[in-house]
Amino acid sequence: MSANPDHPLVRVEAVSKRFGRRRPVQALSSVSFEVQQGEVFGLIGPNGAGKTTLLSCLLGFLKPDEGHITVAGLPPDALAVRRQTGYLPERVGYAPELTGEAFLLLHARLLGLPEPQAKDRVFELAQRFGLGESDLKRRLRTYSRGMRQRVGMAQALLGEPAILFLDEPASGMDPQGVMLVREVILQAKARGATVVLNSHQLAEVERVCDRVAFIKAGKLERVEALREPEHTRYLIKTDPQALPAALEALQKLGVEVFPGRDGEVTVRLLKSQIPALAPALVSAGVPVLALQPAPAQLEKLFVEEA
Ligand SMILES: Nc1ncnc2c1ncn2[C@@H]1O[C@H](COP(=O)(O)OP(=O)(O)OP(=O)(O)O)[C@@H](O)[C@H]1O
Repeated sequence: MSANPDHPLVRVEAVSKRFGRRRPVQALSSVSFEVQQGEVFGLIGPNGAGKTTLLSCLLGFLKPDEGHITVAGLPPDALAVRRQTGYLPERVGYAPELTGEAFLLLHARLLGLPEPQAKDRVFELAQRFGLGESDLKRRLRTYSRGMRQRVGMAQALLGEPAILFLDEPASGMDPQGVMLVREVILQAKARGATVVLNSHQLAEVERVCDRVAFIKAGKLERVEALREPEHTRYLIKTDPQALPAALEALQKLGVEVFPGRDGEVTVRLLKSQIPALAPALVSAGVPVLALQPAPAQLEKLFVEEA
């Protein structure tokens, strides 16, 4: 699979999907978006919104009723795409009688890894996900939920995939596991991989995703950039009486201003403007009570859109 850096890696065009005949459920309605190579792209939205259905279409497990999906210009179920794809399903329901080791080795062999390398890779990844040798000797049916997620993540990463689809990767994991998932996603991005992440853990989505798509009742409501190459957001807190002076100073500085409550203002500005922010406020006589990078406020977006 050779991705062209000038073209989106994943292209979704007007995809619709229904389930059932007598009382059909419209799981996706004309969804269109693109994911760029090297991006971490999040899917968020309420339960039953259609996120897992969309992932299944992106993976080629389900065929859209209408519309079109390509990955690196190919159909999602093309062998060349599959070879480069890692996938963690929402419910990890692997062959329960296999031991963790046998399961991971099976997948390493399916990937075509030669024998000594396959074993090394399995042990390296198991260790990375906190599964010791005694865990690997146990059957998967005896694994806890978090352990199943961990073995699932190890499996998804076996082939160093160029594109990773993760459906609720941190669900059921302890805080260390959550941090590990975050690290793994950011490392995948650092080596140039593309990640599509479906998650309800908005704080994690905010931390790792470059953009998020908000899906509701099968429709793509909006796509929000969480990281922009040249811009950033800051939250300023001042005395409520000083707010008009603060707004005037910020407008003079030429930044985008979003007034909040209780003397709070969020600004969107060029990163190069950051050093000028505090001096502009102080020289206008505005008491600066707080000045800090502003979170993307996905929770607020979620509540507004849901
Ligand atoms: N195989 C199926 N047969 C019938 N209906 C289905 C099937 N799979 C999903 N649906 C329905 O399609 C809609 C979208 O479901 P989907 O699992 O994609 O949502 P989701 O956004 O992933 O939800 P959650 O956040 O709860 O995991 C729901 O109404 C669901 O009941």
